[in-house]
Amino acid sequence: MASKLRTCFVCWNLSGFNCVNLSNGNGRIVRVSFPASCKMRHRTTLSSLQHKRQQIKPSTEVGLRQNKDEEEDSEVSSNNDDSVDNTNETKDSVDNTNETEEPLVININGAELAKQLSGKQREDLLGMIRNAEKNILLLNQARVRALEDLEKILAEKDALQGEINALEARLAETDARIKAAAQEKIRVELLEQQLEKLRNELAEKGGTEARYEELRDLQNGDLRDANPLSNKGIIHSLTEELNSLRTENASMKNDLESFKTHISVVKNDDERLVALEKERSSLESALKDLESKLCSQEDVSKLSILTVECKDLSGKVENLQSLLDKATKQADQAVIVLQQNQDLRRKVDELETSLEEANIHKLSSDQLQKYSELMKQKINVLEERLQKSDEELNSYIQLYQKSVKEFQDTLDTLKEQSKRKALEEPVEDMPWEFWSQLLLLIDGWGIEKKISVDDASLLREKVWRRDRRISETYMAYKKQSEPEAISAFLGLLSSETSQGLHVIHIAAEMAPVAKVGGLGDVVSGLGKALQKKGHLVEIVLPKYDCMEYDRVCNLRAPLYWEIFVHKGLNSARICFTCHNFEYQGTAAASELDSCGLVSQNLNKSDKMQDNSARDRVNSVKGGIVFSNIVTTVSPTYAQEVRTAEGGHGLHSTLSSHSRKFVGILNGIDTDAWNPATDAFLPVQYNATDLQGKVENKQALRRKLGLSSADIRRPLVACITRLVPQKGVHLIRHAIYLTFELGGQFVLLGSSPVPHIQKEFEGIANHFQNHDHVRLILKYDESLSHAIYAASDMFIIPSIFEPCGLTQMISMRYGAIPIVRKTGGLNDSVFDVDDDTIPSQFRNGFTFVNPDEQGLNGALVRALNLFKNNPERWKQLVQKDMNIDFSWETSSAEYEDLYLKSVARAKAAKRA
Ligand SMILES: Nc1ncnc2c1ncn2[C@@H]1O[C@H](COP(=O)(O)OP(=O)(O)O)[C@@H](O)[C@H]1O
Repeated sequence: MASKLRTCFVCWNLSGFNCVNLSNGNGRIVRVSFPASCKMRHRTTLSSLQHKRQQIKPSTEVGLRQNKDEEEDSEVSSNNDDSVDNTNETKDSVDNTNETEEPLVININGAELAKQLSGKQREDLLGMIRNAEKNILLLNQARVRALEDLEKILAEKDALQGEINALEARLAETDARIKAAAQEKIRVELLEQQLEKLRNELAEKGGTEARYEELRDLQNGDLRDANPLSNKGIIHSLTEELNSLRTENASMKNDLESFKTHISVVKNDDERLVALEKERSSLESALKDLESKLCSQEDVSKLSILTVECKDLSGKVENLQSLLDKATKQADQAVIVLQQNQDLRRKVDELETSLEEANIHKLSSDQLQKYSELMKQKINVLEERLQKSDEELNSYIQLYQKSVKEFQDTLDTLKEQSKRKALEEPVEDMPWEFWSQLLLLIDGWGIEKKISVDDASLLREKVWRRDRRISETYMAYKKQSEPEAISAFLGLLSSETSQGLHVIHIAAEMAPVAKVGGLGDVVSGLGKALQKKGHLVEIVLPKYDCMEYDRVCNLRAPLYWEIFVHKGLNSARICFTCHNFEYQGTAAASELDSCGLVSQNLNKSDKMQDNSARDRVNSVKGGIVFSNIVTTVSPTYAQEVRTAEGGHGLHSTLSSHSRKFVGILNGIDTDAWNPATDAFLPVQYNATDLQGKVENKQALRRKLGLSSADIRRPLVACITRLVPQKGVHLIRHAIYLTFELGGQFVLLGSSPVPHIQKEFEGIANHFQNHDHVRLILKYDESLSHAIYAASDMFIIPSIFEPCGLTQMISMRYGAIPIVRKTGGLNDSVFDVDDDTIPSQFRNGFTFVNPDEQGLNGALVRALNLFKNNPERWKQLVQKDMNIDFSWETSSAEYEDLYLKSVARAKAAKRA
């Protein structure tokens, strides 16, 4: 509108008119036009033109005043300035004309003029004046029309302004409604979650009809207070869901029937299977026979070496045997001397008795006295001999014990030596084909990333050393599956490290066999890191139906009381690591009884009783109360869960156990997440060579059907579980905002919450063939790698986030994180514009408030930096890719905690 007015004001030219600039009486110049046919070659005084303008002044002034008002807030003044220059030019050209033509002076008084001019000149002049007057008339008419147009336009403008005001008022109203609706939505989401929980519980109980009743109650009860509009929607969707449940129920009955038929077929199959099993075992025993024959041929050469060694050992054993015989003889002699001594002792005793008898009978004769003295002397001699033989006997016994000990020591040393020799001595008798096959096998595992580069080179070293144990492991490998063999080979490496702890993780997830989110990554990442430090790590998982069993070896899913207690675990220290306090596993207290526990003892406020429902027990609370150490996955989250807002009802329990509670930031498995070796990527790359990242971006665009026209168009990504915790409303907002700001957006995620899944399916359909937005609503590990590698920015607007791994993975792949400052995000992402943080730590974009304004600020800043300062952006990417997010530091912290706890337990035992 404003530009239309400006055009009207500046260009009053009607077609076929030439332009002249005139003062509008306010010191400004306006440009008016004349018909091209009218040639004003003679000087015309300004006063005569002013005189003419007097005639049209009223209407002109109105027009100019109106124009002036508009001029003040428009760019038109600059055009007028141009006109000033043009005026001078025009004036000059009039002057120039004057130089070549005869000068004419035109007075206002026509009669005087007539007197001074000849007839012809007068006629010409009059003709010119008439023409000029006609032109002026035309000009005035044009002015009047233009002024009329202007008035119309102004009226239109007023009307439009009115409309704008009304629209703005409506906009404000809509904003307010949207805000109210957003609050309502959060509330409804909470109700939906409750509903979902209830549904699950009902499904467990199996009472479908009762479930319908509950759902109806929930519709009529819990939702009664909510917004009536939202309630209508929810009730409608619940009714639809009930109907679909009924249909599902009917089809389940049909399924049951067909399942029964299937079971009878399976029974027949079972019988056949037993017969086949028998046949297989007889074949296996035949195979073993054959194998043993084969092996014996291979072992002939080994046998000869062993025979020589055996002879050598036999010689040594014979020597020892003779030593032993000697010692035994000496011992026998000692025993004989001992017996003699005992006889002598008996005799001495007899003599003493007889002496006493003699004393009693008071034999006073000299003979008797002499005899008695003689006897005494004899006794003394005998006693001396007895003492001597005792000493001799002791020396024999000592000698014997010494020989036995020497024998035992020599035997032990020999055993140790022969064991070490057997292990250390290279296996020389194996053909070179054997070793090259072994090398090929290790190389293959390395190339397929089944073992790490470091492990592969350590194993190769052993092959070059002709290590006996690796050859034995290889022989045994032929009878095992590949995963079993790999773990046996890796066992060779870990057994070389110092004696460590026996760490058992009891967890609900473990990547890659059972992963839903970050917990799976953490359990395997931390486990591997602890294994590398020399600890024996076992992981106990629920035996899920969906588990990838082909990737599990030595499967045993064991009961604590049946297995671990018998292995001496009754003295174990327990560390409970909670990955998310939102999921607490509450259950009816009575369910403890079915696990062999006494619910009466445990359902107490200082034990497992849920803090908000007295008849329920809370497994996470139990974990806190009964563990020696409690950890969670970031220092900030450890603080947050101690508050009423963040603790999900457990803040009081955590506060009273705060002395054993600590937050340790998670790491990521840097072997699995490495853009330089990632087999899922079309092109590998690293921080010093980012061309591969560009190629990954183009490849992803092609794969998802996004426009590749502008290579520099920023790509924003999000990979997440779509649950309220992740800020789904902000993710939705980010999709639209990115697109509006000229970026592309890719979302990979899925939701266990039906209404969220439905909502995002709607958005995905809306953008189905869009050039710049794509939503992929499923779990896809390989696609997730491709997205991390392709994206420029990665968005994580979580409401709360215990740790979060995607920000670390995205940084490792050169995608700059845009995150809300909460939990682990607050401990790992630092804003590039935050002066309070040392610049070397600044690595992303953060915002505080979990609302659209907060997100807008961070996203706009990121897009601006990407667009306006490519060099700084590149430096940021390289810096983020080089940050160490490995488990190295965190696993050392866990190790330290474990060791200290075990040491405390030992000290307590000693005391
Ligand atoms: N749809 C998906 N497809 C593939 N991987 C996914 C998907 N959703 C999430 N992930 C992966 O799950 C992990 C998420 O970890 P984290 O950020 O700690 O969140 P949480 O544990 O709360 O789900 C990351 O490894 C991420 O790549």
